[in-house]
Amino acid sequence: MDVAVIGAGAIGGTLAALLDRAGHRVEVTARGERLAAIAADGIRLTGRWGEHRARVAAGERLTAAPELALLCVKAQDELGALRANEPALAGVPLVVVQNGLDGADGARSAHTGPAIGAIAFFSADCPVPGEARVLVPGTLYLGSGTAPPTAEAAEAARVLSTALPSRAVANFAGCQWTKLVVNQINAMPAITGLSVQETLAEPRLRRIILASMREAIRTGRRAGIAFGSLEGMTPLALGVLGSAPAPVGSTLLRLMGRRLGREPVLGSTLQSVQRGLATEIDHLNGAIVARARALGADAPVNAAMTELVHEVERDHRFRTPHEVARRIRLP
Ligand SMILES: NC(=O)C1=CN([C@@H]2O[C@H](COP(=O)(O)OP(=O)(O)OC[C@H]3O[C@@H](n4cnc5c(N)ncnc54)[C@H](OP(=O)(O)O)[C@@H]3O)[C@@H](O)[C@H]2O)C=CC1
Ligand SMILES: CC(C)(CO)C(=O)C(=O)O
Repeated sequence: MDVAVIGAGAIGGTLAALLDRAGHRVEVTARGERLAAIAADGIRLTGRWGEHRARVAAGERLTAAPELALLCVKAQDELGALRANEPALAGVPLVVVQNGLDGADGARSAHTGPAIGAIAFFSADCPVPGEARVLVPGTLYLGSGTAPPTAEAAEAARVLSTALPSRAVANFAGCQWTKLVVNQINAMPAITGLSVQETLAEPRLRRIILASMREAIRTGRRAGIAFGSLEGMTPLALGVLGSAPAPVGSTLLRLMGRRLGREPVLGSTLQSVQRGLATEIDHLNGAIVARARALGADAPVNAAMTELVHEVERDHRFRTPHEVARRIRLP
């Protein structure tokens, strides 16, 4: 099948290389030094899903209309990337692979075909331009809203499952909330410069991450969300994280850190900070703050974490665990 991947970074580069390996015809878009590297030598897939050199067509914009398109840019780049590729994308099923709650809904304002949401429950980075390295393998979940998957979502999942574990799911909106709870592990590496594993192993930071997850779970419940299941993150596990005595929740987080393996996982937010770019934090912890406020509640831990990430974006100075614990005081 002709598949386009818009934004061949960590996730887009991984998906493009896996689709190429599975025999699809892949065209990607990228920018700057990443585009130059891919145009010269293709995408080099490394890590937990094996090695592959994908010699794919690459440019700043798509040159032809694909049968299926994947949008893999950060949330703040979504509309710009869609508008730049509008002619090629007209009427094409579009899979929006994005953290946060608004990916596919946001795309609908700028896309004329079906927009399908997707949650990447795996971890990747780009250690050098042109390389996509898989650190933690997992599944791509597709869907939209709370209803059973549409025919377009089921078909996109079928195509993608030729390349990696992919599933169309009911209650996609509930699964996005579950991923948003998991993504509470993103902010602390962006604030401290430490890996996800290191932040989850540090008792003071782990307490704060647990508190931010609890706020996220509370906010989701208040909004009437039925949380979905993403691998081990079931509603039962979220119940424990959200309501069990703090030492139990804390143990769960320590185990989560260990399950990520030995290779340092930085998370996509720290990856942006390291490149001197704006992060998606307003769509992660910031989304919890906004949703809580809309419900007449507050989410002070998420608000403080959002603010700290913005401070690091501005002054490029990572905070020590001691500084973080001083800034985010827990009851
Ligand atoms: N990395 C991970 O492990 C995970 C990421 N995610 C989510 O997946 C999404 C993608 O993240 P990730 O792959 O890490 O991000 P990256 O920043 O690594 O990749 C996105 C790429 O898109 C490029 N881009 C942005 N706008 C355009 C445009 N108009 N035309 C062409 N290229 C463009 C960026 O260019 P430039 O290089 O100039 O920035 C960047 O290289 C995010 O929502 C993230 O939260 C979800 C799960 C895990
Ligand atoms: C869960 C995690 C941390 C996996 O890398 C992620 O979604 C991200 O990096 O944005």
